[in-house]
Amino acid sequence: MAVRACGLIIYRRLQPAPSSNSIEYLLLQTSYGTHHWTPPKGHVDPGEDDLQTAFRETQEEAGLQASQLTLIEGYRKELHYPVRGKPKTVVYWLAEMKDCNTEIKLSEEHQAFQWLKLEDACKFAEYEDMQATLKEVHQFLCSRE
Ligand SMILES: Nc1nc2c(ncn2[C@@H]2O[C@H](COP(=O)(O)OP(=O)(O)OP(=O)(O)OP(=O)(O)OC[C@H]3O[C@@H](n4cnc5c(=O)[nH]c(N)nc54)[C@H](O)[C@@H]3O)[C@@H](O)[C@H]2O)c(=O)[nH]1
Repeated sequence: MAVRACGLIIYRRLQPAPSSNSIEYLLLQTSYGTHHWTPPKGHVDPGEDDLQTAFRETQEEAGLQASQLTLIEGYRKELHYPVRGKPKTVVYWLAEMKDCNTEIKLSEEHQAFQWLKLEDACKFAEYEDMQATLKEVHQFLCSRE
């Protein structure tokens, strides 16, 4: 069976007025392994549902409470990729920061974070499937404006 993880693609708007140019995405850099960048996410614990995992991992890894985020209806993405020869499924939802100045508090699992415009987010998130996901999210958000 595939390893399962869940997380949130988190964005903030620097201006209150809708403008795709003002959107920034949150990526975290692991403090282990190849120091790769991803949105907050992690493994599903026994008895947890996927969305609970996504919020728990976001709280643990970025210090953000569910009450500080708005879950965006209508977006859910599954990525499938192999990790050390085993299949892994990662489910992402989309969430907006209610206050774009809320502090990010990292755990020991991560050594840095960045708020990035789409183009830079795609450079940091080096995987093609994550890059495609970020572009899809951006299109989704622009289409709602
Ligand atoms: N010391 C040490 N410890 C580790 C290591 N590894 C884990 N730990 C421990 O595990 C705990 C984390 O537990 P959780 O937070 O619950 O889980 P996740 O958040 O799921 O964390 P992971 O890092 O396991 O999972 P991924 O991010 O999925 O990375 C796995 C590989 O997949 C590739 N990859 C990543 N993203 C994408 C993508 O979007 N697309 C594609 N195509 N590929 C992608 C990339 O090549 C990467 O190398 C930590 O506390 C550590 O103790 C390690 O190497 N050394």
